[in-house]
Amino acid sequence: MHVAHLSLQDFRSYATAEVPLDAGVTSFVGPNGQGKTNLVEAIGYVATHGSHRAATDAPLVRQGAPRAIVRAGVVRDDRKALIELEINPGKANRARLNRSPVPRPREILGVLRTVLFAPEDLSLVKGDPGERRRFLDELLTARAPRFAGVRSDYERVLKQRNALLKSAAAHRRSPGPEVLATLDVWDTHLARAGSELLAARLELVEGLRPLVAASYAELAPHSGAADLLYKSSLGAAELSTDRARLAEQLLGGVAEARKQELERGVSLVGPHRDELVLRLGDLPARGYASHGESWSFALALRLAAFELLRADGDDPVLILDDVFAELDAGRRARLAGMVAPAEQVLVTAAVPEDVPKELTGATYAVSGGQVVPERDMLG
Ligand SMILES: Nc1ncnc2c1ncn2[C@@H]1O[C@H](COP(=O)(O)OP(=O)(O)OP(=O)(O)O)[C@@H](O)[C@H]1O
Repeated sequence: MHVAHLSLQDFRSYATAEVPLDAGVTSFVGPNGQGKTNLVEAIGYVATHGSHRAATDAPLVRQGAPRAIVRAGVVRDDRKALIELEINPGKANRARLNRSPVPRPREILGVLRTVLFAPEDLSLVKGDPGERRRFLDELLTARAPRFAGVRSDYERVLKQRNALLKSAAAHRRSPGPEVLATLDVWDTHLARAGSELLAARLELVEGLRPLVAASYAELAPHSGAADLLYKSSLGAAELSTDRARLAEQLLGGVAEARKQELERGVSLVGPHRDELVLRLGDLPARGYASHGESWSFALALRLAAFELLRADGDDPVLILDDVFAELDAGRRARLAGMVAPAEQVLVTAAVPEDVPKELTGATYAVSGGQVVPERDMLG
């Protein structure tokens, strides 16, 4: 698939922008702070309903404007779709598909699929476990949009259960039978929603492992082998992807942890406490990998995500935001060679020399709020 048109209204620094796009490579080149990332962030937002660099929607709306609107024309197998998202910070966002309103924006997740790699992705390797859980869960949602619902169900259960545990912990006395009965109910909900998430993550990690190893070996041929290990809060228990069995194991796990949970006032067992361990050779990448190795690992994770989505039947749009300046010449050329065949690749760079020559295509100059095709600048 590819994006054939991007239109912005009050998004980030843009009052308005109209950017026609084609399949193949498009580079956005311009000095720092001119709005290159803002453009690709908008495309990522249409695909995921989130930003890769802001935890909330407020910064996405141009300062002083009440809302932002992002429109993307998407072409998939010669069929066109128009996605429109109205971003209303603090209120519900609204979405339209082919000019018809949809009841909930999440119903159009999956119409556009992107894989975005940006400097922030270094935190996939160096950051907290939450970053890696989010990577897995976002990929699950990109592959099967119904996971947006599974994730929000789990979050809701967790929030309610934590509220109950917190208030029980605050009372400092043994909780009465009513509290314990309510907790039993939340345990069941946690096991049900958690087992679905856990089973999907385990399956996903198995799918990712060979792809990450292959991408990493290609990017960094002189480094150790990259591997992934899913570490569950259930400890050393053998885990399969059988949901019913996982639900039983989660129920057993929370039963065992109940005393501690009541003391600490927080849920200690479940997929929200799991970790995706990244390994390089015999060592964990976090805390051991060099800066360059960490970059290559983060890239390998994104490239593996791209391959997995592609294997589902369609190339996602590949976005490389400010990536090449960080890589040495060898890694640059290898990465460029790996991504060049994708249906659409969008690249941002501060100077034209940062776009590898293997990635020839259209170029836009981005400066002072203007996005101008290069041929117009020359002419
Ligand atoms: N909500 C907003 N309202 C107005 N301006 C904004 C908003 N959010 C960001 N900006 C402005 O957008 C600019 C940053 O744009 P962007 O991150 O796209 O730059 P860039 O061209 O990718 O730069 P770099 O090469 O440094 O990565 C900054 O000048 C910032 O002040």
